[in-house]
Amino acid sequence: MKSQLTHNLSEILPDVADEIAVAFDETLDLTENEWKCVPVLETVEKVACRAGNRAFVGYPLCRDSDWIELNTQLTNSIVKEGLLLSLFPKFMMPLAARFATKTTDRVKRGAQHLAPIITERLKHMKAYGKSWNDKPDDFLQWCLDEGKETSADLLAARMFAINFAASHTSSNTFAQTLYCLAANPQYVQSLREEVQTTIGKDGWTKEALAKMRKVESFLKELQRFEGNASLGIKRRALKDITLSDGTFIPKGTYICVASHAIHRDPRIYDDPDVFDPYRYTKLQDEQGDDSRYQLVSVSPESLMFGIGKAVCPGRFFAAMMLKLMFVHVILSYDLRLGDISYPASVCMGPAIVANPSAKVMLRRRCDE
Ligand code: HEM
Repeated sequence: MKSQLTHNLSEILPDVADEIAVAFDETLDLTENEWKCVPVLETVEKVACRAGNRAFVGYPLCRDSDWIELNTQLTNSIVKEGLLLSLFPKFMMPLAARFATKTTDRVKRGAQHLAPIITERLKHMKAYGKSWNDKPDDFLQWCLDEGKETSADLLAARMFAINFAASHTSSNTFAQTLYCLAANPQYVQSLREEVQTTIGKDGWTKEALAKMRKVESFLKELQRFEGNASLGIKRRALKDITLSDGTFIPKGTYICVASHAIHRDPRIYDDPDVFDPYRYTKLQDEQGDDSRYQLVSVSPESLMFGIGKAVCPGRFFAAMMLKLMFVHVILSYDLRLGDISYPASVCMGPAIVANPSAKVMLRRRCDE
């Protein structure tokens, strides 16, 4: 996934952008120029899931309502099933998993969607070899090209694994972004200007997205300010370790990092409790170091995508998708909070979840 998805970003960008536009249009179902009260998390979950699946399984499965329902519910279902399973002693888990989880049903349901697509694609591969006109360019095809897995069950499980990693994280971040944008309409004009100028020069390309410094900074600051979890980088020590300050960590210890506290640490960030959308643009201007402040860059101070060996391999795709969704919203809609105050994220254990029930007011953009 790491190499194929990241190396093919330029090729898949037009499809993902198309899916985002159609998915927003169909999900929002706006009437000309009228404000509509929109449930944010529910809307964003559908759009992000469709956009991701355009790159994972391609069109038309990415628009199938049952496939989308399966994948949008995946995170919730797996987390609930995992909690239930954790109540059993370790030796009983394999047996309990058969009754307490719906993994088998889920894979069966997913495989029913994938089986006819796989059969069709294998037929083409047999007839035309490695390439043919309109050959799909998606994660499913890359798996088939590798030739290791062709069974619908195995590939369904693989598609669920990537959806599990991609869907909740992306939609949670983007729901937080929409709340923030609706609460801060004063930033919309300057963001629109940057987007229009860049797209005017470079078109809808990966290079254009890379040049949108305000968009990039807004999204990175949002991740710093809100985030998906208060604790991250969960690891287990495989041997005794003594840190440079003398702290001893015995083999077998589970450790994690207080990432949210680091993102709000005044020794690292000026005014850390203030949302400053252009914080990273300013840092780039001051320090002239482009790459350190990119959305995908990680460092001990910037842990939104983790760090080290297990750093999020989907972050390049995630950054592209977040930017495309953000740009689409900025160019297409006006939005405001309505009568509610800022919908704060909710803490569930270490998870930071975008407000699950808040709505924002949205209408088609009126000033064009
Ligand atoms: C805003 C969106 C996303 C955020 C904030 C995010 C964040 C993270 C974090 C914090 C980790 C753990 C890293 C660590 O332990 O050091 C992770 C792992 C992972 N992410 Fe993401 N992620 C996002 C989107 C995606 C997407 C879109 C994909 C797939 C296309 C993806 C695939 C993965 C995978 C496969 C892992 C496990 C890596 C491993 O264990 O080796 N993520 N992500």
